[in-house]
Parts: sequence; structure tokens; C-alpha cells
Amino acid sequence: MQRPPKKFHPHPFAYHQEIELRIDALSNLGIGIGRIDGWVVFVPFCLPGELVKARVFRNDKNCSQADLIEVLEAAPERTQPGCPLFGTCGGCQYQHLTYEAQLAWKTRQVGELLQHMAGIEFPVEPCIASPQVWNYRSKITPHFDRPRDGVIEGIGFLPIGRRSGIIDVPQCPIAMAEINAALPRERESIRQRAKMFKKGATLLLRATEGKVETNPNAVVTEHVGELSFDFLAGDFFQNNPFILPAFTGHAAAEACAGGAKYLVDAYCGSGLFALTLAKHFEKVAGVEVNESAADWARRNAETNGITNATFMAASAEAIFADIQFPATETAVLIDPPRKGCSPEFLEQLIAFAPARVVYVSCDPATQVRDLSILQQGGFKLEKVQPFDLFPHTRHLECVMTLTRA
Ligand SMILES: C[S@@+](CC[C@H](N)C(=O)[O-])C[C@H]1O[C@@H](n2cnc3c(N)ncnc32)[C@H](O)[C@@H]1O
Repeated sequence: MQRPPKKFHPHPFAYHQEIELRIDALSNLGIGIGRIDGWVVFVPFCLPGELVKARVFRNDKNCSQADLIEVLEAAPERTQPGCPLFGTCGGCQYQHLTYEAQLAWKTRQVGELLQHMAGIEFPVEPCIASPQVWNYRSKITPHFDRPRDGVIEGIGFLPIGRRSGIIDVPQCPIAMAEINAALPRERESIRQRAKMFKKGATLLLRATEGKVETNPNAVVTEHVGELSFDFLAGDFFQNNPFILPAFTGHAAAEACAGGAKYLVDAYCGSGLFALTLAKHFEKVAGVEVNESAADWARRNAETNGITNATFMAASAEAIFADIQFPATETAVLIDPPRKGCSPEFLEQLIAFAPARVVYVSCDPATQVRDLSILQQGGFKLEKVQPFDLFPHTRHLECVMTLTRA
């Protein structure tokens, strides 16, 4: 048996001890969870219901981590991964699970977060599928590490479960076909210029209108329903365009369900929600901290002939200082970054007390944390609808609708 690393804690398992266990669940990182005599063991690449053989490499305070050696009894939902790098590349976690089962897990995981973090049993709507399951991503950002002796080794993504090292990714089956067509040329061009790089760097490949852009400052155009959005290739824009009509359509239906006449779009980016929802409201006000994105939101309103939307470049909570909309006729849509809303923003949102809040999030854990604060502040949870913007990965977008209790 291999010698354990110096910091290895020898209980309850020896280093590289082989164990057999039944997997009961998936963590929100997509890792299998099983138990031996009540002790939790995490094993990647296995599925609930499976009996597996695993090798322990770490014992933590209240759980152990093990590598998968063999699946002894496979789950019926197990399927052949679509990418030869699945299991080493950190980009995808669920390629070994049928798409239907991925959707079911994402739905269940939101329900469990609500139960465990907020202490509420709430019926989560079934996760809405992406109309395109492969070749859906319109943006990828492969990295490479500092060249060694003028040679770039891997160009790709972090290995699964690691924060350093790069897995070489010549093709990525979740990225759009035009990105995969451009990838060999871009990789070769970087390798030929390797001597220019003193450090590692990140490439950008953004596909819109059938073309691929690699300059983060170039202006690109994405179409959502009848609207078009211009923005900088390196700025944020939802990167699964196939699901955006359904996603924004749901947000629109939820925001105006109670008859609200006014909409505030906080964290509005280049105006995706503000502008796709504008036709349902008398007036719309957006707020976005990134000045360039706020400026694109204004220009996008103009390009699309939308005259009832204004945009402010500021931190989201600034919107409440001079808002003229009557709170009882206003819906506030929130789509913050992964870390969720700031306490100042939530405090002012509660004080403003709009009729409805539609909270869109790419991290249901921080969303549920913020939900608890909003519930204490007098809002009632009405609906929870996950959307699968990221097939084959553990990620999802979740839309929660709240009303004044
Ligand atoms: C998840 S993106 C959503 C953008 C937009 N709703 C969309 O779907 O395209 C989050 C946005 O919040 C912006 N942001 C981050 N912190 C902010 C803050 N404190 N106030 C306002 N906007 C912020 C980011 O620049 C980014 O555009």
C-alpha cells in the first residue's frame, strides 16, 4: 500500500483502504454520497442507488473522501458520457446521468436546499429542460499555465476537484459547434506565440450569429425572441441562448401576474430582463454596477425602439434612493452574481416593500440564504422554478417568486 501523505488522518479508514458502499445521494457539487456505519463518504462519478468500490484518500472531521475504483451495480440512469474527458475535466459533473435524471436531480437539489437551509418544505416545479442539450454554450474561456521553456502545455479547464493544473481540452461538446470549429486554430495560434507569455492566461471564444469572437472588447450581438442585444464579448451575457425565450418568458409571467405596472430590474447587465419584459409594464428602471453594461442596456433599448426603460449605472441598492414607482404596483426582478444580494440591498428592498419579487439566481444556496431574510422581512414564497441553462453540469438557474405576505 502507498505511503500516506504527512497530514493524513488515519481514522476511520487507512490510507488507500478499499471500501464497498451504496451511494444514496448527490451533493450539490455533483459528488456521490454514501455511508459506512453512518460515516459519510464522498465518491465522485457515481450515482444514487449504485454499489461501488472506492479507495479512501482523505479522512476529514466528519466524513471521508474516496476515489471511485469500480461500479459494482450500476444505476438504471447511468449512461455513456458524451466527452472522452469526462471524469478528468472539471467542466461537467453529470454526463454519466441521462438528461431526464439530471433534470430530476436539479429539481430535487433545490427542494433539499430549501428544506435544509431555510427549514421549509416547498413544492419545486420540475426543472425546465434546455431545448439544446449538447453544443449549447455560446462562450468558453479556456486557460493555460505559465509556459515552461517556451512551451504551453494544457489549454483547457481545471481538473475535477482541483484548483490548479490544466486539463488539455481540444474539443468541448457542450460548446457551440462554431466554437469547436475555431478552437484548433486558436489553440495553435497561442502555442506559436508561447514565448510572449510570462504568465498563464485565459482565452475567450464567444459565438454569436454563427461567428466566433476572441477579442473581449469587440461588440457582439445576441438575439432573444424579437429583440437583439449588443454587448462586449468579454462582458456577462447568459451563455445558453436556446433557453432564453422560455427563461425570460417565465420571468415576465411571474413579474406581471399580480397586475404590477412598474418593473425594477436590479443587477440588469445589458438589459436582458428589463428589455424582454418592458412590453408588459408602463415603466421599467434597471440598475447595473458595470458602467459599460449599463450603457449597452441604454443603447439596446434604443436599438429595439423601447422607450419606457431607463438604466442607472450604480450599485443595486442605489435604485431605492429616488424610485418614483408606487411599491404596491411594482415588481422587482433580481439577478445578482453567485454571491447573492448584499445585506444593504435586501434591507432596502424590504423597506421599499414591492408587490412582487422575482429572484433569478445561478446559485440556489445564496438564493435560499437571501430568501430567509426576505421571508423575515414580510415576503411569502409563491413559486420555485429551476431552469437548466447548463446541461451536463451541476449548475442551474432558479427563479423564485415572492409576494407580500
Ligand atoms: C448574473 S449577472 C445578470 C445580468 C443580467 N440580468 C442578465 O441576465 O444578462 C449579474 C450582474 O450583476 C452585476 N452586479 C454585480 N454586483 C452588482 C451590484 N452591487 N449592483 C448592481 N449590479 C451588480 C454584474 O455586473 C452582472 O452584470
